[in-house]
Formats: sequence, C-alpha cells, structure tokens
Amino acid sequence: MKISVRNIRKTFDLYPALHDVSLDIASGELIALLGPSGSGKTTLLRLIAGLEFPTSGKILFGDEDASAKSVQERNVGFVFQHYALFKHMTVADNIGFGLTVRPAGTRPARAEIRRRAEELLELVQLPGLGGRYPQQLSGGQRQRVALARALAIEPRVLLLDEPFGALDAKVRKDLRRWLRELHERTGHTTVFVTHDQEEAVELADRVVVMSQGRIEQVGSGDDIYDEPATPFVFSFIGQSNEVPVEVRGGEIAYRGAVLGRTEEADGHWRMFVRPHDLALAETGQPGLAGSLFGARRAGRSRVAEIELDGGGPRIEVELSADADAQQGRAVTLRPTRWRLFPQSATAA
Ligand SMILES: Nc1ncnc2c1ncn2[C@@H]1O[C@H](COP(=O)(O)OP(=O)(O)OP(=O)(O)O)[C@@H](O)[C@H]1O
Repeated sequence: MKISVRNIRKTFDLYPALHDVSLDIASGELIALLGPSGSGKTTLLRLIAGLEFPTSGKILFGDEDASAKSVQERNVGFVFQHYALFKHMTVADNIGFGLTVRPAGTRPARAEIRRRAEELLELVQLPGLGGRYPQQLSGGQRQRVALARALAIEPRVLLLDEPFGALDAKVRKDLRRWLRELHERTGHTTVFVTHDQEEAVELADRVVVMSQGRIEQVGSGDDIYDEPATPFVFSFIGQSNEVPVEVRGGEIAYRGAVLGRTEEADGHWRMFVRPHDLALAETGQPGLAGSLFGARRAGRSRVAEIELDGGGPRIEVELSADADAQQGRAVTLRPTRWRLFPQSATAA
C-alpha cells in the first residue's frame, strides 16, 4: 500500500507539532522516522495510523483520501515500545485478539483464528508457544508476539513506534535483523519510529530525518551521512565539527588561513567537517591552527579535541591510535572533505 502524506500540519492547542510535512512512501517500503525527542516522529506515525487527525493537509492510502478514516478503516497494524500484550490471555489468544473482536459477519471461525495464530507463531519463530502466557516469555519473545498480533489482522500497513526501545542492545540487534528478514518475506509497507541512527540505517530502505516538526531530509543511510542536506542533518548523523569560514574569490579561509577552494559565493559560511576528514598538516602550513586539549581512545583510533587559536571553537579530529596526543601540542589541521552551508541556514 502506497502512502502519501500531503502538507500535513498538526497543532496541539496552539503548539505546532508538525509544520507542513509531505512524504511519499512506496508500497512495500520500510521507512524509518529518525529524530531527536520532540521532533514529531510519533505524531506523524499516529496521524498515518488514524490515532490523530491533521489540523490541515491530507493522508492518502493508495489513491484514496484516508485523512478522516478510523484506525480500523485504514487497516493498520501497530506495535509500540511497551508491548501491551494482555497478561491474562495466552500468546495464541493475544495474537488472535484483533480477529475475535471483528463484527460477526467478518469474524473468522474460532478454528480458523487458531490456525492463523499458529501460522504467525511460525513466522515470528516461536512455534509451539501459543499456550504460554506473556509473563512466561522473554522481552524479545514478547515483542515478536506483539508483531505477530499486529500482522494477524492482515494489515495494509505496519506501524512500529520504537518497537525495540525497551530491550537490551544484543536483543535489539537480533530483532532488527529478524524484522528486516520478515519484511523481505512479507513485503508490508512499514513505517517505524526510532531515535537510534544505527537502527534506522541498518533496517530502513529510506530514513526520514526530522527536527522540530519538519522533515530535514529523506534518503538512504549513505545519502544522509555522505550528502547531508542541512546543518541539522550533518550534526545529527555521525560526528561533526563546525567552523565559521569566509569565502573570497573561490578560496575558503579561516582567520586568513586558506583551507581549500569552493565555487560558492563570497561571504560568511558555516563549514561542517567530520573528525576523520581532517588531516594533520606541518606546523606553519595553512590550515586550522590550534592546540591539543584532550584525547580519548575510540576503537582503532584516537579522537583528539583541538582548541583553535584565537578563541575559536573546539573541534575533534580522528588520529591514529599511536599519534602524539600530548596536551598542549600545537597542531595544524587541513580539511580533506567538507560541506559549506550559508550563515543564515537554520541553526543546527
Ligand atoms: N497530545 C499532545 N498534546 C500536546 N502536545 C503534544 C501531544 N503529543 C505530542 N505533543 C507535542 O508535540 C511535539 C512532538 O511530539 P512527538 O511525540 O511527535 O515527538 P517524538 O519525535 O516522537 O519524540 P520522542 O522521541 O520523545 O517520542 C512535542 O513537543 C510534544 O510535546
């Protein structure tokens, strides 16, 4: 099922939670909504579900306007972070619940519901556990039951709000891989909310990066990391530094030292550069001059904090593990890859 979100605005009382959001989700796509707390991810998911209604704008399911339709009419499946399985019901009854509450005419027979629950338990790799109660399962198993329950109604769309948020890192990782495989097998159009970049990039076909009720960028993991469209995306995804620079006649300069060339217009710009895209230069060569303030080991490399001369910003550079990281050491850095954003671009 293709979903189109068209110019959605959502205000709670007078507070704008979403400003003019538009997004096209292709049928069968797996989409992540990624952003910091309060950026509007859950609000967007709830609007797609039909748990909230837009202040203005439209949501289409296929070519049909679903904006005013209920959750049931939209036929969406849900999974929330705090798996709300019914404690007094067996796993099989939990999975079949959405079918048993259907009106008489559309409700499958009891035996058929049981058969479907068993089929779904196979799909989520929990065969034979239908007779257990939720408290007899691990957190990860409960989460898979919650997914089976969401799938039982044969939803047109699957919506997951931080589905693995409450689980420990190892289980999260396993469930992620498992969800990706399940998605490949079942092909449901799926939208999930996360504030975990790694989860978003590993699972999703496309990631929607949100900030302050707006979509900043939609793209693959590579797109958002390598070609960040805005200062916010640059600083939110991965590590980054920001240096105020001046462009004059195609040269980018920081306090008079030329760092590189650009085709951008003369004026003040914000240079964003990742710690591993800064190289050590000989002292006296043009570059970002400063002194080493501190360093920490990070996996195979060492990340050093450099205080730029003349009261400039502190920036991070990734050095080899055996680099001289003595405090106070004078260093000059040359950016090897960067992105410039105009001074007026929205603050990160
Ligand atoms: N029912 C509501 N009434 C009033 N304000 C709301 C309501 N729901 C959400 N908001 C506000 O809208 C903004 C967006 O909230 P939302 O829950 O969509 O963010 P989020 O990105 O999902 O955040 P988190 O990662 O913390 O869950 C927040 O500032 C929130 O306080």
